[in-house]
Amino acid sequence: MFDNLQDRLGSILNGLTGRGSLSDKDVQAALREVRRALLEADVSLEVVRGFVERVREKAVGAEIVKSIKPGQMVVKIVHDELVETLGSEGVTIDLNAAAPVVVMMVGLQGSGKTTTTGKIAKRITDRERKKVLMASLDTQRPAAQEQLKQLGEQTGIDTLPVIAGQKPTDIASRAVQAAKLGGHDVVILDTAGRTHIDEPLMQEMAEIRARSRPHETLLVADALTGQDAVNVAQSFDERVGITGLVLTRMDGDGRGGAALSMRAVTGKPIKLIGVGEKMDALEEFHPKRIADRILGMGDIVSLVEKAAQTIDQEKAQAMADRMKAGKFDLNDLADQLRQMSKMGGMGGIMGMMPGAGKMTDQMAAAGFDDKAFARQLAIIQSMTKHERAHPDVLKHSRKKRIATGSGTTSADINKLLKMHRQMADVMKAMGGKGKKAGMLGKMLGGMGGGMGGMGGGMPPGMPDPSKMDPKELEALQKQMGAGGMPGAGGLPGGMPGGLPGGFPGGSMPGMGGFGGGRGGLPGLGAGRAAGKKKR
Ligand SMILES: Nc1nc2c(ncn2[C@@H]2O[C@H](COP(=O)(O)OP(=O)(O)OP(=O)(O)O)[C@@H](O)[C@H]2O)c(=O)[nH]1
Repeated sequence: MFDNLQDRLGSILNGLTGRGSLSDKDVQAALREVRRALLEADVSLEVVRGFVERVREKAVGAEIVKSIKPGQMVVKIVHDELVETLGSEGVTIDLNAAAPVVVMMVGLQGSGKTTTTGKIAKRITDRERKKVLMASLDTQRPAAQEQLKQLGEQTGIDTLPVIAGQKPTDIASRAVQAAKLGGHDVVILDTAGRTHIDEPLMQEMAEIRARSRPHETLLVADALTGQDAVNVAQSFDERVGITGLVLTRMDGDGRGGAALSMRAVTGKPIKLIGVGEKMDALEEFHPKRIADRILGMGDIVSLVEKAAQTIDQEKAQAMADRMKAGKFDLNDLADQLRQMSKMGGMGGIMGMMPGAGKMTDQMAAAGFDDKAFARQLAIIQSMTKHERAHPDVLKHSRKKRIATGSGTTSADINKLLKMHRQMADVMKAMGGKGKKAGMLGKMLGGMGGGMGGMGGGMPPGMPDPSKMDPKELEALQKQMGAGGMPGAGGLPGGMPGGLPGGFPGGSMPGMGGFGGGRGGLPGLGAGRAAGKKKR
């Protein structure tokens, strides 16, 4: 599968040897190959366009981490985008409804509908211990109803007795009725296929759907289907309304473009994949596995992931060293803001902290949100190199220019500068204290300066460390060392120190101390009790 893409990318990517960040030219060349290979793999043109565009946006300017070749970086970005386009991990059939839960199978003739009906019925019976009834609504193909009956006998699953001459819609009603009477938990309707999509087929599917009210309507599609996959998926989704996809023949040597296309055009999850003719040849869909298969470059992906982790740690260490030396300019602040966005912004960071959910609203109310990060970054990016390293030169006219450049106001810039000054002051105080101040000092630095600045003032109940006497600061540190922080909602004392990238405590504005393993968010109240716990 996708051997071509692997070969093509391999050769073009080996040619990229630049350093620093990916240039537009590097990315263009690689993407030309990605585009060509995806089209050859029968991914629809429309889907390829969108895909390539998204990769381009992510790739141009992406930082190339040390020890990684630019080409490998592109592979990683393409891989991640493939995973995202292919959809969520482990979504499976939803049977959460009143019994009998109706599952309707739709698809073209020969897509593997009947076989998949048997496979799903067996899976539900074996794994969930449910009683299943299968019914064939295929009155088109003479042997279809007989085929399902045999599958039922083979798997020991009930099938609806065949009544010659009955219409598909009537069979559907009878199946639901029979399932109710027979105490079945699930009834699976195997509908008729056609060689291609036509109006009578869609009409019939819509009527069956209206009559049987399925909880799940699964489109069964052959993974070997080419460009037509998009039309099939779109038509079924528009006319019948599908809830998920099942791709059959994933064991074949097809290039799998259909998976990408169908998922992209319908937005519906791929719930299961067929990997053989036997009744147990049905698997859950793992987008990462498929993306690895598509690219055939799983080793590169993990290499890049590992390297990126190391580089984050190195950066964090360098930052910690600068802080120790009392240096913290606007470049450093921008780095911190970037790191935070990388971690998924405020939501992402809060999501990583147990029990922090409640705080998010309070923080948002204090103007401490993802938009604030973006705004602050924009401000710093609108400054010259000199200004970033020497914020003192920022007087009225420069501020005006920066405000225009970043779409903000002078007041926003002042707020940012105030935040930076507070942070830098504490860093300086910390630097003088050397090792003794250590992690706790850094925590205070991050917290006090960051929160105060971002919220436009210190949060209530929290002394401003930048205005504190060094002795007071030390006393406070001791108190924190004993667990619990006065007037401050402590996060659970046992915050793992292992946030991605190994942030040094207090190195993130407003987020001080998470990395240090004793974080406390000041003035937020939510975790007060937990914060008092002795560690
Ligand atoms: N290799 C492989 N073969 C499969 C898979 N799923 C189905 N098949 C085979 O594909 C053929 C067609 O499958 P059916 O289940 O009869 O197809 P259908 O969609 O029900 O066809 P109609 O009833 O005519 O609409 C059979 O020979 C199946 O064994 C799969 O995941 N892998």
